[in-house]
Amino acid sequence: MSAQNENFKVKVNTEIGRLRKLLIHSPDSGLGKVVPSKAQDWLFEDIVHLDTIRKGEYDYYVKLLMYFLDPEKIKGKLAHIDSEEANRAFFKPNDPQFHNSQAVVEVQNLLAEILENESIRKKLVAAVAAIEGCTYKLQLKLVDTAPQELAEIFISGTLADDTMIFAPIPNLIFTRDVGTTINKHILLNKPAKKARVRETLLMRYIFFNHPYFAEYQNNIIEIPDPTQHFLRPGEETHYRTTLEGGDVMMVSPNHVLIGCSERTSEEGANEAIKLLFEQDVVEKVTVVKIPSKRDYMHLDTVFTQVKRNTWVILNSIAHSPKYNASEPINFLKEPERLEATTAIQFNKNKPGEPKYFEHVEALLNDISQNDLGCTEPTKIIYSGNNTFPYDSREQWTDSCNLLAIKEGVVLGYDRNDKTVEAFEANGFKVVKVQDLIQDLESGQANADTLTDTLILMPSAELSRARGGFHCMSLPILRDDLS
Ligand SMILES: NC(=[NH2+])NCCC[C@H](N)C(=O)O
Repeated sequence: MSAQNENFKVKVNTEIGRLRKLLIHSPDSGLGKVVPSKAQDWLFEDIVHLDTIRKGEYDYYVKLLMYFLDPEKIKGKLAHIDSEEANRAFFKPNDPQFHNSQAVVEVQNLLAEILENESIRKKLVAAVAAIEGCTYKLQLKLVDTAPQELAEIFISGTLADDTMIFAPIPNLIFTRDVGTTINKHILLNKPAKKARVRETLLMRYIFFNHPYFAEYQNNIIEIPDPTQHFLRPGEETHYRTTLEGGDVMMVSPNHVLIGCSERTSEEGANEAIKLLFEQDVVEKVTVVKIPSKRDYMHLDTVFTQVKRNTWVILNSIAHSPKYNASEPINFLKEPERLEATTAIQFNKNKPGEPKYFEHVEALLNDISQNDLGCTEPTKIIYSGNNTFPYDSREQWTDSCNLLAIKEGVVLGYDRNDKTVEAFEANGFKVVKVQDLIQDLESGQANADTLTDTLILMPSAELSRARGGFHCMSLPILRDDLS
């Protein structure tokens, strides 16, 4: 094992412990190839402007992550990194000046590194060629392509001369969805959407072949299809075993949440629970069943954790429709199946005796108070400050999809004004990332001492891709909560 791998630890046991290492993927040229007629198939709400999404938005994310996770790479160098002559080299995976951080880890570079090995390169080229229906001649050509270039081709779908050979995978920026770190294990996803299949294949090869994860080979959990799957007639979509990372939350060392949603099926949750219990990864798994619709897509689009005792959530998900209901109609009609939300907890030591929570807020309260031992009451911040129609408008643009970089310090979009007001009302400071970065550079702000802050990130283009910073992060290492 090389010295570099000795330092590469994998461990995440909460959603909010100080973030030390994560996998990200910066918007690649494939995002600039999304055409309107394909946007929906590729799970984008609209086409995006590549230059703006990079320079005006995502680059700030990378810089902020650096100040918190790998300050040596950036502190004192910001003026140069941002200068015209640097030409964004710090942010370009194939550039010799690329940051190459081992804390803020770019997936494209891990891919390039495993492709150095000829046997892995041949296998992965064959696998990609098979799922993308490439010709045999193209397959041979790809095997002979230099690793860095090949990694870029696999992700963007485009050769160096700009010929498109297969579709891009623009959703790879949402690294959260390809897998989840649960304690020292990594649960790989099983995507529901065709547009996300190649991402999964590439990540599977990375986890199983990159020296970073060499120590953890036995801790990688993959979800198989049950035998019945192959025997069902026709194009059966109902019983598919699917699970995407946005539906998995590691809320306390012994407890994982799995959302059943548009993307994660009951069958997927079932297989995951069995594996997590069999392999002694956790003792409790709570399944939160949310409406299966595009607006919500994953569990982390309707709530995320901010602090031990603080969560941000969409109110219509938080409670059963009858809770606080003021009008007779709420009692007269059964909630539509699509709108119903339930939370069911499975305990490894009490098989066959699941515990039912009255509503999601009761579950969150239980996690804060009992799993995490809060001494203060649980606080719930609502999307859009719980005011119609801002609640659902802001949820759509990821008001509930925040990334905690440390407890109480979260990243969210700058466009969700009412949610921002709700954070302020709950005692949070609100800062623009542009200002914070200046202060971190000048020393006026310090990543170690920052508390209770919502960091506002520019979002005009990013939000069209329908994911926030929770989705754009795959935490690999977080500190334990003290
Ligand atoms: N964890 C998440 N909420 N991810 C958001 C993914 C968004 C992406 N466009 C998709 O539909 O797949």
